[in-house]
Amino acid sequence: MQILTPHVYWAQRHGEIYLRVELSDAKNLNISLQENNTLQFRAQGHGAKGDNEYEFSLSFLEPVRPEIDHKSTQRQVDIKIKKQEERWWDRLTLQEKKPVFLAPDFDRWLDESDAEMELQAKEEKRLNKISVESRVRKDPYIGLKKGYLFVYNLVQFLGFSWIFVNMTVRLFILGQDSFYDTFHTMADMMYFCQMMAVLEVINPLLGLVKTGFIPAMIQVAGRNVILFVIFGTVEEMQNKPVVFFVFYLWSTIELFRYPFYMLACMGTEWKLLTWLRYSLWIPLYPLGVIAEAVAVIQSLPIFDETRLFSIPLPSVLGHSLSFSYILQLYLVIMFLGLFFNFQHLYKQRKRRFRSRKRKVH
Ligand SMILES: CCCCCCCCCCCCC[C@@H](O)CC(=O)SCCNC(=O)CCNC(=O)[C@H](O)C(C)(C)COP(=O)(O)OP(=O)(O)OC[C@H]1O[C@@H](n2cnc3c(N)ncnc32)[C@H](O)[C@@H]1OP(=O)(O)O
Repeated sequence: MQILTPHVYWAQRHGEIYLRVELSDAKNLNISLQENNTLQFRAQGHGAKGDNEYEFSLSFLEPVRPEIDHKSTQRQVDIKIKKQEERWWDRLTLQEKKPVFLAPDFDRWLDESDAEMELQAKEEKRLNKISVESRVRKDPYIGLKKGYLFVYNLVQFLGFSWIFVNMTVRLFILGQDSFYDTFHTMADMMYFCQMMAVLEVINPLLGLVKTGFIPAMIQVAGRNVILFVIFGTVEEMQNKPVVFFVFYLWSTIELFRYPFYMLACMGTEWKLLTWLRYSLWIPLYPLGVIAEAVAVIQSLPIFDETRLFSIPLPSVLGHSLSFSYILQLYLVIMFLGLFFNFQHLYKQRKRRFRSRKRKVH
């Protein structure tokens, strides 16, 4: 039998060499890599010169790994060889002159930049797969948690929007008169929203949000003292205009904060809304604390007079300690709370705008 050379087609990627040997129904395949980095191929099959024994050898330009992957089909023999180092080769063989039986495999051919893009796409796909897998593995209840937070934020948004819109409409219709019955018209909804807001302290404890527990505690407890203790229990306070300012300042920020969280639950954001969420507190927070402080100061003589919540004392120390003393201490705590939360919100703002800038570049 005459020994002939088959047609061999080749292509490369950064990490592999692909050879396609034009030999159908190949039998007795003998493919090996010699120590001198040369591939030896020998097989019987049907090639360009009919049924015959075909063979060829190729000395590669750079070292390849000894494992050779091959698959013989009815039409051809496919060979895949891994390069020792992942690098683009200028040509396949050590000898500069291309062997006559060798030609590019245009079905697989890519130039270096296309191959790089293919590599990048593969890498991205792999990383995406890992990130999806790790997310799923990390928290199987993520959908449930996000759903709960979304509904919570939606309910709060609707509640505070109701308060804000009602107060605004009443202000336009009744003018300053609307200041005096804010509590009677808005209190039920404000009670509902502020009771719900207790979840804002529980959520970070359960690890549902990245909020710090202390800032949330200060925020919720601070508002609840004003709402339930100062306004809720002292009837004389309920007709005072200060209620209007406190409720209006509270609800203004929430019109932006809750929709911002709702979008965060959906993994998206609106730049203007983000900016408003992280900027409006700068004037609103101090104004809110001042309004709350005015409410506390206005309630002091009432607590002195009514002795409501006064603390009984042993007779040597007097009759009882007016709750107004506790409230005076609370005024100090309030400004400490303002200072703490102002710093916290300032950090949140810096972090948010810093990370957004980084994402843009
Ligand atoms: C009986 C003893 C009582 C002692 C109490 C002491 C009293 C002290 C008094 C304090 C004075 C209070 C005054 C106040 O009542 C006055 C006013 O409110 S005036 C109106 C203006 N107010 C504001 O602007 C404050 C609004 N409130 C807040 O911003 C928050 O409550 C606060 C806790 C202060 C800060 O929020 P947070 O720490 O959560 O920051 P972020 O918004 O940046 O959120 C951090 C990340 O968590 C995600 N997150 C948070 N919550 C949710 C949620 N519900 N749903 C979904 N996701 C949520 C958020 O997206 C952030 O994630 P990422 O970092 O990935 O973006």
